Amino acid sequence: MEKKLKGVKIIFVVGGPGSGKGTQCEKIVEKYGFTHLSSGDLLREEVRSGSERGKTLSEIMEKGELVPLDTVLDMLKEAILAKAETSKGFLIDGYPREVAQGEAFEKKIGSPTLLLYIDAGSETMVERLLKRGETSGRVDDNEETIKSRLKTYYSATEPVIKFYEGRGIVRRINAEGSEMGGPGLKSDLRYFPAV
Ligand SMILES: Nc1nc2c(ncn2[C@@H]2O[C@H](COP(=O)(O)OP(=O)(O)OP(=O)(O)O)[C@@H](O)[C@H]2O)c(=O)[nH]1
Ligand SMILES: O=c1ccn([C@@H]2O[C@H](COP(=O)(O)OP(=O)(O)O)[C@@H](O)[C@H]2O)c(=O)[nH]1
Ligand SMILES: [Mg+2]
Repeated sequence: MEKKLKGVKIIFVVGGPGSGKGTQCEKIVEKYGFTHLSSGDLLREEVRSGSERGKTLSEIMEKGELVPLDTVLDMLKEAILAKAETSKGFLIDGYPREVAQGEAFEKKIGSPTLLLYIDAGSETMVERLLKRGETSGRVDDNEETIKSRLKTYYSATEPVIKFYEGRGIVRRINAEGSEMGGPGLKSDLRYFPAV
């Protein structure tokens, strides 16, 4: 555990592709001023930089598979430490993608106080991603990659939720329906006592 991070909240935000993790994180940032770090966005930045490493990453992401554990962890750690002294807390969006990633994060960085599980059905997720794909320009917002991302999600990422349920820190957000989520904002952390 990093000393700098003592007392800083770490919240994992986990859910399937297109479930609305990024959307909910933005709302939480507006209200609570936490720092939003999306592992996918960090990887896409590396791809945009045109580096050799970025090229390899892009190929993996286009297949909907997971990039090596250490790559994402190093990027996240760097981004977290850069803001550790000024941040109230971190929303780690799209991470961990597999139980081993969670364990490695805790060993090298710190433990989460909460895991927000953004829960939407596969039909909803596919529909949202195809819609987003009309304008996003993301290489992985196409039918074939979406199928593969869903497969990766159900086999590798769902066990992460089970793992942290065992610790009692999982809060599920029903991500079907509108972005605001009807009565009581979905992103209202008052509903999540650990925060
Ligand atoms: N109707 C509805 N649409 C939503 C909701 N949340 C997100 N969306 C839409 O669904 C699409 C995907 O949302 P994102 O927030 O990008 O999803 P994500 O989980 O971050 O997806 P990845 O970036 O692929 O990990 C976007 O086009 C959003 O506008 C919601 O609660 N209701
Ligand atoms: O910790 C991570 C985060 C992302 N990715 C890769 O980046 C892609 C896009 O991730 P993002 O979270 O943006 O989107 P999602 O797959 O949740 O729709 C994934 O399909 C993976 O290939 C990864 O391998 N490890
Ligand atoms: Mg996202």
